[in-house]
Amino acid sequence: MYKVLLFGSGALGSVYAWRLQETGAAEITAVCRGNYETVVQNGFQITSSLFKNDVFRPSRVVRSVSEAAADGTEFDYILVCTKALPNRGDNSGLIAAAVTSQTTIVLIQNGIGIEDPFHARYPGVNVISAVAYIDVAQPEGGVIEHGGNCALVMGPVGEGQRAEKLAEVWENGGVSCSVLENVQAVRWLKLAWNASFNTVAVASGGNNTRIMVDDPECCRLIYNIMIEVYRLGEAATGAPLPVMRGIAGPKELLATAQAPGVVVMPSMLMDFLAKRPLEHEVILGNPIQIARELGVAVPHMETVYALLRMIEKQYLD
Ligand SMILES: NC(=O)C1=CN([C@@H]2O[C@H](COP(=O)(O)OP(=O)(O)OC[C@H]3O[C@@H](n4cnc5c(N)ncnc54)[C@H](OP(=O)(O)O)[C@@H]3O)[C@@H](O)[C@H]2O)C=CC1
Ligand SMILES: CC(C)(CO)C(=O)C(=O)O
Repeated sequence: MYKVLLFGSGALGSVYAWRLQETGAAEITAVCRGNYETVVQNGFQITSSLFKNDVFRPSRVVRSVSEAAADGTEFDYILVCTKALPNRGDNSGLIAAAVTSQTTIVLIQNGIGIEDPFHARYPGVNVISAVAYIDVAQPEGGVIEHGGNCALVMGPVGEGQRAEKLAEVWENGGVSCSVLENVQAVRWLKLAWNASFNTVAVASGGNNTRIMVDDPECCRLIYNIMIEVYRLGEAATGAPLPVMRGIAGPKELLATAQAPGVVVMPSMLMDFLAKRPLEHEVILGNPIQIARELGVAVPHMETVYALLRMIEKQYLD
């Protein structure tokens, strides 16, 4: 039985943890913050188009990582599913009380460079980078609305096959999983969507993907950002970005959002509407830094980045 600590018991984390515990091969200790009381009382109330609706009750619900580790439990895996907000503080230290040399840290977050603080703080500890293909929201504490996707691409292929073993459990729980040596290429692919749709959704004043692709100028901006991310991703990884799920480049990626009936509310839009911090550093700031180092021009990304920082300042500072 794998002992798994969930840090970041929000929309995405609750679903991936639920799919592990459902198999009977993993027990979850969930660190809850704002939703602690409701999760202790009612569990996570999950509606899902892909899986059955369910109440997910983690084996243990705690308020902090120290509380989780206080009884000497040694966790095989720690899932980090918080928003990645390095500009608001290095939160790699928040899991320190539960990290041992046997632990594998699994980062399930959007963006580029999310692994750096964990590698720096925990040299020698196995860190898996996981790219999530899922659509899920937590409209109120403990209430989880999940759509029809639940996939993960993880890597690198690691020591002791720890990524492979976890992927096998997730597969048994209905999560479509692959383990790759070069997961960073997939991070850049995912970024092509997040750096365009998520950010312009906010910079344009709060719009879903349908409204954005139906406006020709906004659609052009999104397409231009996708092209920049592809160019930058190829420069950063030193190879053409792979074709995934039939998507060979920005045109096909944009077309997925233009298909009739498709309406997506990006997670950054939800954060903006709830006046929460935005993941602008891992989605734009870190890639722009890499672009400057490599001499790749990314003017559309730079423009939207500057706007997002100022928009966030207006309600956070
Ligand atoms: N939602 C989606 O469809 C997708 C999300 N992603 C990515 O996945 C990651 C997670 O996103 P998502 O699940 O939507 O985010 P949420 O905001 O729903 O969940 C994050 C959770 O982390 C908790 N948290 C943050 N800081 C702490 C802390 N110091 N101590 C304890 N708990 C903490 C929050 O608690 P509290 O409520 O108290 O703030 C919240 O429950 C992000 O990187 C996102 O970009 C990727 C693909 C799709
Ligand atoms: C689900 C998806 C792809 C939607 O934009 C996403 O990654 C996000 O919202 O952050």
